[in-house]
Amino acid sequence: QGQLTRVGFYSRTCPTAESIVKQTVQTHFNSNPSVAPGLLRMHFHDCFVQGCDASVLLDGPNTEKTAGPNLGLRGSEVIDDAKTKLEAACPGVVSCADILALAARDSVVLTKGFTWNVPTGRRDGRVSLATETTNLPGFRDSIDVQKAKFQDLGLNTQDLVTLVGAHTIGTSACQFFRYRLHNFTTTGNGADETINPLFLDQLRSICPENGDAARRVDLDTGSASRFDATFFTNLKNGRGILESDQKLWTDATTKSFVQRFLGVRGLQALNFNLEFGKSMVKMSNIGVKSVTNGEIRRICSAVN
Ligand code: HEM
Ligand SMILES: [Ca+2]
Ligand SMILES: [Ca+2]
Repeated sequence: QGQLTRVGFYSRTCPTAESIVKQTVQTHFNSNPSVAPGLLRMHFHDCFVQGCDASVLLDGPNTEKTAGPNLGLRGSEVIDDAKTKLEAACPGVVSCADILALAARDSVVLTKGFTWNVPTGRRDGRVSLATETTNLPGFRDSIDVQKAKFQDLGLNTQDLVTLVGAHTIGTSACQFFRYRLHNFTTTGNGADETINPLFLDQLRSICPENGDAARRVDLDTGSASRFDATFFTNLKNGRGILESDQKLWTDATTKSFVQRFLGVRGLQALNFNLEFGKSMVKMSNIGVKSVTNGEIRRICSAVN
């Protein structure tokens, strides 16, 4: 498949496209910083189902939006706002899929990560099926399953570890990890043994067995609003929130990448923020649609 995207795709047709997206994300971020993790996650959920084509933004019965893993997505109002401004500036030119890819990058920059150039030129898809969200990795998936789901889309083990590092920002509801805290085993303290004991006490008090399942906890304790490598330090210390996150430290193949991000002696160091941009460019080129199977939507929540 020839490359359909390139950096600066809109430089002639809509020179202000990237700055309009950036400005819009910034404005929303200023009043609600949780849009940054929200937009980053939304782009990931878009790319893994039908490619990066804004299928995740379509409204309607049985669309991707209605499926379990997508119920908690946040930030579509930012995309809609940017789209309205872009339609005023350059009608019919900028795809919703590109707005989402740019907004994900801008979100990383707003949380003090490194920037990268986002190739653009994606077109918007016309298909969105709740049933296809099984492509998305689950928080209880084994490392082998996680690897397979990434591999199917052309992403290797390094990309997996790097991209999951997105959990350096944002939060999770208790419902996605509370089972690790109570009655996980019938022996010992009943919790997932990979959890640091002091951390376990803290998590149990925030997410008690019959407490509020919607209560939110930082995925990167102590650094949930900063795009840095401390998420990996937390994994090393048994302070991962999701079972899938903590498993990156249990499995030998993924652990070595975590160690390289931490600069462990004897291993070739990797800079998390630098690698993140590279893996994002790979992810955001998954299944890009062409003129024959994609369109430029007029509004992001519906096909033309
Ligand atoms: C094995 C792969 C992954 C699994 C199982 C997973 C699972 C989850 C879960 C269960 C949550 C909490 C959702 C909620 O409470 O609403 C979450 C949050 C998040 N995920 Fe992932 N994720 C994975 C990979 C990724 C990737 C590759 C990215 C982006 C490149 C990403 C970005 C995020 C972000 C930024 C949040 C915080 C969302 C917020 O605060 O609104 N995740 N993830
Ligand atoms: Ca998609
Ligand atoms: Ca962080």
